[in-house]
Amino acid sequence: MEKPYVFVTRKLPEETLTALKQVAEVGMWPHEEKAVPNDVLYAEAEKAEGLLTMLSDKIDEKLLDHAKSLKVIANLAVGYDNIDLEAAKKNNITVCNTPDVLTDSTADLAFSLLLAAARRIVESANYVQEGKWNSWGPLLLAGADVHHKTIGIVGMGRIGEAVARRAKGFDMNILYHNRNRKPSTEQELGAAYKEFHDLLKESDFVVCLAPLTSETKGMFNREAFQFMKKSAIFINAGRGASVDEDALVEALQTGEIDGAGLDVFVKEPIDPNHPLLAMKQVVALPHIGSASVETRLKMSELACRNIARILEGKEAETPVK
Ligand SMILES: NC(=O)C1=CN([C@@H]2O[C@H](COP(=O)(O)OP(=O)(O)OC[C@H]3O[C@@H](n4cnc5c(N)ncnc54)[C@H](O)[C@@H]3O)[C@@H](O)[C@H]2O)C=CC1
Ligand SMILES: O=CC(=O)O
Repeated sequence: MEKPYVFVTRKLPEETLTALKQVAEVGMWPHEEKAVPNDVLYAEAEKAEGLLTMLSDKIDEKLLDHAKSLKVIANLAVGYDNIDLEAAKKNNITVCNTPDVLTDSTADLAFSLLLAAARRIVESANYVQEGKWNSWGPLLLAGADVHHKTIGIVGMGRIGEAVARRAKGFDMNILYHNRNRKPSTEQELGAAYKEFHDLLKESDFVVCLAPLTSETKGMFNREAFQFMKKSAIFINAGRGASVDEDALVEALQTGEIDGAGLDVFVKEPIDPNHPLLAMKQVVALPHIGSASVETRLKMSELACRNIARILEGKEAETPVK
């Protein structure tokens, strides 16, 4: 019997495709750092029963209506704001993501960003590399302490909690804001629930780890930055569009807040001439939250298993509910 066809929209390590290849004929876009063009995606989706997609692929209603044989989409990410879930449901397509396997790696990165922004790590490394280091100085490149400060986590889910565990190791006072209160997390981590504006007022570090939804879109706006301390450092490892970037630029320029560590942006890749990139008090990364080799391999394997299971008529391991 002919195997169903699955299209993978970016080059993935061959060894992670084994489970999938047992049940499907696999086609793959052969580039790692170049997105599949829309016409190719449409042509492949039309004949595919499964799609393994990247967070940078826009999987909208038009594409899903066109992909008549499609049964399953596995996104290589925990976030799935790039996929029209309503349209997938209408077309009886199961959508899967990659939760859990990336939680600790993303928390490591979010906390690294916080440390890097607070202690001016990137600026200091550039200073040495550019040959500017003439002498030790008492306040040369002095930053802000992290230990014993207050961290405010917006979006206390899997990754938010993992960041809180790291913050606990730094003796930080932990505040959080979430869609719902989490009494067991409050107990386990000694975290205190706060209304959004109270969290902004009281935190030295505000960390966004919420998903992008109609509620979170633009939630870090001008008013939000005005609520923050002038010494506050804003970290975003969630999604760029949760932030009004013009308001962030203004807040940094006027000293409304002190710094930012950003892994995600409204438009990715960010324009190299974007004003955020010209600011020394901004640490900007190319959306590498989950990018450890070990974790990316696990994400790829999980995505493949999800597709294979659906094509075999089984339940997916991690469907988006
Ligand atoms: N920078 C990167 O490379 C990565 C970014 N992410 C982002 O992190 C997000 C979180 O991932 P997980 O922790 O695994 O998801 P999760 O679903 O476990 O946690 C999200 C939390 O945000 C809360 N939330 C939702 N709407 C909210 C709102 N309006 N206000 C406050 N809290 C709200 C939810 O109640 C939940 O507790 C993903 O959706 C993704 O956008 C995830 C992995 C890597
Ligand atoms: O941004 C990454 C994700 O897994 O979501």
